[in-house]
Amino acid sequence: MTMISVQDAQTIILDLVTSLQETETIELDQATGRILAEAVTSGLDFPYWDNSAMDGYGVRFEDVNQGDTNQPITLKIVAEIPAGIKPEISIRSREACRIFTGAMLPDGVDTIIIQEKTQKQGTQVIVLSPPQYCGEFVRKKGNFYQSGDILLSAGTKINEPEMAILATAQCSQVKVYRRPRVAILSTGNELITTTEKLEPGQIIDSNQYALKAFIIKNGGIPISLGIVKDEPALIKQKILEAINTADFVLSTGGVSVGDYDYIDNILLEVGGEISVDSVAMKPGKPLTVAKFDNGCVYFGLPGNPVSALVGCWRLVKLALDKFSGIKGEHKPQLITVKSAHDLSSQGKRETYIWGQLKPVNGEYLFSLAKGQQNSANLINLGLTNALAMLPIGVTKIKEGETVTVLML
Ligand SMILES: Nc1nc2c(c(=O)[nH]1)N[C@H]1C(S)=C(S)[C@@H](COP(=O)(O)OP(=O)(O)OC[C@H]3O[C@@H](n4cnc5c(N)ncnc54)[C@H](O)[C@@H]3O)O[C@H]1N2
Ligand code: MOO
Ligand SMILES: [Mg+2]
Repeated sequence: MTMISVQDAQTIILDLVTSLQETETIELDQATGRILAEAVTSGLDFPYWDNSAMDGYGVRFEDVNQGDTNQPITLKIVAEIPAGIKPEISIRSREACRIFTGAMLPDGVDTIIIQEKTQKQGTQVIVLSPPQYCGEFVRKKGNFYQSGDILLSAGTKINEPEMAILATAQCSQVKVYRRPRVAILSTGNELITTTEKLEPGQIIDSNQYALKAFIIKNGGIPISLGIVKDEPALIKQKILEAINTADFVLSTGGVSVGDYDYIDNILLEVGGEISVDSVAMKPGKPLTVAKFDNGCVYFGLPGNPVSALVGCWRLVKLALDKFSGIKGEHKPQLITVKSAHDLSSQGKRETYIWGQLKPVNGEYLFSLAKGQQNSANLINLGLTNALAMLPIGVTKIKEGETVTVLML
C-alpha cells in the first residue's frame, strides 16, 4: 500500500477520467440537471422588440423633456397598447399612447412615463415631471442578447436559470450528454437489507442508499447491485457484471488489510489497473481506484459509512462531474469561514470533520456535528452540508478561528 495525498489522488483520478461524448436529444421539460452537449444560440434578439418596462404612457422624449412641475406638458392620448399586440399607429409630436408593462412600443415612442408621474384628464395626459433621459423605462430590442451570440455553452448544467433561457430561445428539445451509469455494490458477510431481521453481529446495508442518493444528486443513473458476501468467487462475478454494465463502479467494504478484504486482488485478477490504493485522508484512507480497458473506472470505497461518503464527496464527485461533460476546472468547492467550535485532528492525515455551514449574523459559521466524529457513526451525519478540512500537521482549530470548508 502506498499512501498518497488527497491532492495527488485527485490529480490521478481526474487524469483517469475522460469526458463523455455520447449525447441524446431530450424534451426541454425533462432537461433539469442535465449537461448541454452543444452551445445554444438563438435567431431571436432579446428583448424581442422595444417594449415598455412599466405601466404608463409612451411619449416622444423631445416633447416632454422641457416640462417641469410648474409647467407640466399635456399630450393627447391617441391609442391604448396592451401587451401582446403589434401597434399599428405611429405617435406624432404632442401625442402619447397609454401603454402597459411588456407592450411593444409603437413607432415614434422612445420613452415611457410611469403613470404615477402623470395625471389623466379625459383624452389628455399631463406629464407631471419629465423623464430622466430618452429611453427611460424602455426595454430595447437586443439589449440583453443579440441573435447569433452564444446563449449557453456546451458543458453547462441545466438548472432553473438555464431552463428559462432555453425556453425563451424556444429550444423545445435539447442535446445533452447521456447520464453516467454508476453501479453500486455493497460487500460484507455482515450486511443485511433494510427489510431483513437484524441478527446479532449483522449490520444493515446503509451504504447502498447513501451512494444511490449521491449518484442521483450528481446526475448519474444508479445501478444497484445489492449485497455480495465476502467470497472471492461471488465478488469476482459481481465486479465483472458491474464493470460491463456501468461507466463507474462504487463498491464499499473489503479494501483494507483484513483477511476478508478481497477487492484489490480481485480487481487485479479481472484486469483492473490500480492507480490509487490508499489516501492520506481521515476518514476514507483505504480507497482503491482502478481502470479497466473498456474505460470503466472502479472506486473501491471503505465500508465505514462516513468514510465511503467522504470519499464520494471529496473525490468521486470531481470524477463524475468531469465524466458527465461539465466544463471547467474540476476542483473541490472550498471556502474559508469561522468555526463555531473547537476542531481537532491527530494531524497525520488530511482530516474531514462533518457539520453544517450556517448563516449567523450575516456570515457563515462552521458548526460541528454533535456527537462522536467516528467513521462508523452515520447517525450524526444528518443535515451535514459541509466538511471542515484540517490539513496534515494541523491538530487544532479554536472556536472563532478560520477553517477551510468543503461545501457539499
Ligand atoms: N489493521 C487495520 N485495520 C483497519 C485499517 C488499517 O489501516 N489497519 N483501516 C481502517 C479504516 S481507516 C477503515 S475506513 C476500514 C475500511 O475497511 P474496509 O473497507 O475493508 O471495509 P469493511 O472491513 O468491509 O467494513 C468496515 C466497516 O464498515 C461497515 N460496513 C461495511 N459495509 C457497509 C455497508 N454497506 N453499510 C454500512 N456499513 C458497512 C462494516 O460493518 C465495518 O464496520 O478499515 C479499518 N481497519
Ligand atoms: O479512513 Mo477510515 O475511513 O479512518 O475510518
Ligand atoms: Mg475490512
